[in-house]
Formats: sequence, C-alpha cells, structure tokens
Amino acid sequence: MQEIIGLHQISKVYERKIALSSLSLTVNKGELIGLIGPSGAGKTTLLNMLAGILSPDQGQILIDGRPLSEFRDQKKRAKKIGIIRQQFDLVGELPVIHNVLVGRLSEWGIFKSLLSMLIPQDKEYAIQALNRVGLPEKLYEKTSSLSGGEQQRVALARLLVQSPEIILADEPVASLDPARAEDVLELLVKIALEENQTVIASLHSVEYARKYFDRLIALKDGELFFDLPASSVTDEHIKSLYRLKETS
Ligand SMILES: Nc1ncnc2c1ncn2[C@@H]1O[C@H](COP(=O)(O)OP(=O)(O)OP(=O)(O)O)[C@@H](O)[C@H]1O
Repeated sequence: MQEIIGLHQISKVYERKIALSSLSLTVNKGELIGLIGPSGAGKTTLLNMLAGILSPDQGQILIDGRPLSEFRDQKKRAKKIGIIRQQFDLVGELPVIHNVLVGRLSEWGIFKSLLSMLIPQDKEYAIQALNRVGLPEKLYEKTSSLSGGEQQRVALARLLVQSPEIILADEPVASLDPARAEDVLELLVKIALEENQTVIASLHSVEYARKYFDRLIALKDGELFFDLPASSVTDEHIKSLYRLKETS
C-alpha cells in the first residue's frame, strides 16, 4: 500500500480553543475515509489544513512523503488535491459550463482563462464530465436555477475536470434531502473508485459514513477518538463518540 497522506503530531489552536491536538495518522492511496465526530471536533480544521488553506501551529503534513508546503505551484497542487464543500462554491449567476471549467483553470494561463469567460475553452471536458454526472442537458443553464442535488453534481463534474488524486469533501451532502444526499455520495464514491482517487469526507450522518466509506476516522475535542474499518464500528463506539459531557 502506498502512503499518500501523513499527518505527524498536528496541532492547531484558535485563540484559547484547541481545535486539533497532536493528531497523527496516515492515509493510503485509494482509501475512502469518512471523517466523523461531534460539532467542533476539528473536522473542518483538519480538511482545511490538508487543502493548504490553514497551516498547523505544530507538526507536519506530508503528501507523497513531501511536505505540503512544497506543493506551492497551483497547477501541481490542483492535480494533487481538490476540495468540495457543502456550499458547492459555485457561481450561481454563471452557466453550468463555466463552473465546470473552473476545474481547468490551473491548467490555463491568464489569457485562456479570460477568453473562456466569453467563449468556453476545452468545452469537451465539461461535456464529458456533465455526461458522467448525469446532467448533459444542463450545460448552458444558469447554475442557480438547478436544484441543490444538481448543483452538487456540477461541483462533482468540476472535480472530474480537475481530476485531483485526493478529494477532500467537507460536509458534501449536509444541505441535501436524504435521497439526493445518497445519490451524490454514491456518485462521489463511484468516481473515486474509477479514478483510483483517495477521498476524505466529513459527514454528520454516521449512517452514510458507514454505508459509503471503508474507514472511519472519528475526532472528538481535537483528538483522534477512533480510527477503524467501517465494518468494525459498533453502535457503542458511536454512542460514546457523540455522548455529551456529564455536567456536575
Ligand atoms: N476561525 C476560528 N476562530 C476561532 N475558533 C475557531 C475557528 N474555526 C474553528 N474554531 C473552533 O475550533 C474548533 C474546531 O472547529 P471545526 O470547524 O474544525 O470543527 P468541526 O468538527 O468541523 O465542526 P462542525 O461539525 O460543527 O462543522 C471549534 O471549537 C471551533 O469553534
């Protein structure tokens, strides 16, 4: 198994709040990981660090055995790591095709990027990706006119075009109804398996985490609470993970 992510004693403190405390773990290429834990456990902090949006106060993050800070070149980083969020990060006013082609921006120079706002460049990438997520007819529709589930599929199409080795998903289905949430998770996992991508997805739903992911990493109060194959996680594990602190 090839290690793709290594976290070594990562800590992050906001003012006086410890968001992550000396967290260490490794992830192998192709793993599908559900990141769970109560509100405030540190899930978003961890994903933002892996995405390079936040830096740890202490510790080291290795990607393919090299410090994350070495992936400063935008093109190289975009090929390595892509992120999808609950809010989709789409520009609602623009047609779907433009949002999908954002996945190509790191490949383009400034001229091609600007030109693409007028005449979409590399259109075939967007067409192919929208076909794969089941939205071929939405190419020129205004993105905000699509339903939440469809918009999340557009975000997946953008990821397909970017084609990163690691997908970080921060609450990717939190705003969707159960049927659409499952639909999006099924698609995310299917794409990741086909492309041999590694996924770390934070989820509030333990049910979805168990159903769609192979390994569950549970955080509580900024620490690793458990790290187990999804099939070994018991109801007792889950109960103690989400148990509220006793008040005296
Ligand atoms: N910018 C910030 N400034 C101060 N404290 C912060 C900041 N971001 C996060 N925190 C705190 O750090 C802790 C971890 O937050 P984080 O958002 O990583 O948790 P989470 O597990 O993603 O929670 P949720 O499931 O509610 O999204 C929380 O106590 C939070 O209040």
